[in-house]
Amino acid sequence: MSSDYFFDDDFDDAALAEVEAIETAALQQAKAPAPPVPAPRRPQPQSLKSDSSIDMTFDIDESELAKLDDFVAQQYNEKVLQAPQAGPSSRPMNRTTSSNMLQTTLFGDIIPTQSAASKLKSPPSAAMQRTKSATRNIFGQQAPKTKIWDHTAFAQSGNKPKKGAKGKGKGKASAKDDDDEEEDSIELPVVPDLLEAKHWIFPTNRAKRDYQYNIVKNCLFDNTLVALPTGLGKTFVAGVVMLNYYRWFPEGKIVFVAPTKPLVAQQIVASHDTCGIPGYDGVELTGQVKSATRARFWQEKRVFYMTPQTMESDLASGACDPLDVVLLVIDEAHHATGDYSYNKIVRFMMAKNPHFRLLALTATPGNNPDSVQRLVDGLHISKIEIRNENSLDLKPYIFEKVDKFLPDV
Ligand SMILES: Nc1ncnc2c1ncn2[C@@H]1O[C@H](COP(=O)(O)OP(=O)(O)OP(=O)(O)O)[C@@H](O)[C@H]1O
Repeated sequence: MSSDYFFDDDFDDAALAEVEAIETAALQQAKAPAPPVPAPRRPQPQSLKSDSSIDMTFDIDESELAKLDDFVAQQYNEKVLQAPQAGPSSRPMNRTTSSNMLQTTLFGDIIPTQSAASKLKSPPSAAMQRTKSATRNIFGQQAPKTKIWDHTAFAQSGNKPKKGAKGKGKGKASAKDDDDEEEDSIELPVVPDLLEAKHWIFPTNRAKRDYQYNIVKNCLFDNTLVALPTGLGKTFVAGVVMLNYYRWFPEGKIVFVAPTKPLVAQQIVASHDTCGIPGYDGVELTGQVKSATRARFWQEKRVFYMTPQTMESDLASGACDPLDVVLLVIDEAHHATGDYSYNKIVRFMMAKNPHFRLLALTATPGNNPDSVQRLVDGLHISKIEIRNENSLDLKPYIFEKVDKFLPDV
């Protein structure tokens, strides 16, 4: 079958001519420029007025409108004036806690409230003074520099060789700057294990006591005085802090000092049995161990349990290098007054390596602020963790003593 068969038509010529004429006319119309399209118009709001049935004329009195404007303006101005302003408050500070109780001292005395007038005597700038910015510690934390080593006082102790004479005209301030520079320029020979230093551990082979956990957490990052009543686990707290420094500083040395040999022995047991510090890395150093042997142990071991007199002697002989010590734990810290061995050790250590961590433990910090302050100064303490029998977090662990007559059976 041929395709021509389908397209063969028999239309009338006249009709075809008419169709052609219509096509031509349509084409010409398409080529002609399009008439401008009117821009789309926004729908106009319907005028309500167009509805003649609604009367939209307002008959509010102009004076009433003016009053309304005044009222709004007045309210606005009051708001602006009451808005919080930057800068020191002119209101007297209220020395109360959030529960609206009066603030007390460490010993439970109420701090006397000063009159607002006397408080305002000191310029706000004095209250807002910032401490000197501290360098970052080995953990990358911005540890506040709370204590500046008193080189003058230390020089009087005779242990530190006097520095070369300073040039004339160098005032006190510049001497202090030099001291700070010297302190900051000390490079730590002991580097932390950065993976281990990312976390700290708290052994759970003993029941977890919140106060012990909180105290340990603070002791890890500040030179802390821990005052806990007898029998509440200071030995355990010391052991946990020691364990963490032992893990963080694989090359660092940890020293525990206690005034008597039984106390030294008690810590060895707790550190080893309870906290898991390996026994092979620890050694008990007392005066009975010959100095040559002690010198060898200082090379080989990492954890040292000693009396303060032995430590003092090993620092003086050079057997113990203060730069190697990362943690010094002082048991029965209330002994640290005057020229006791504890104070000498800390003075010496601070002069040579102010970057070591210090933990001081006692059950009897003293019964007045001055005695606590003496410990704080003598041991370069920057934080105090103090609890007594009335501390709420100790209540579950303190048992009252009751005297009872028991008849013979
Ligand atoms: N978390 C704990 N769970 C159970 N027992 C604990 C815990 N902590 C400490 N103890 C136990 O409490 C007892 C007293 O602890 P520890 O000797 O450490 O107290 P301390 O505060 O050092 O006392 P002291 O002031 O006499 O030196 C020990 O028998 C110890 O094993």
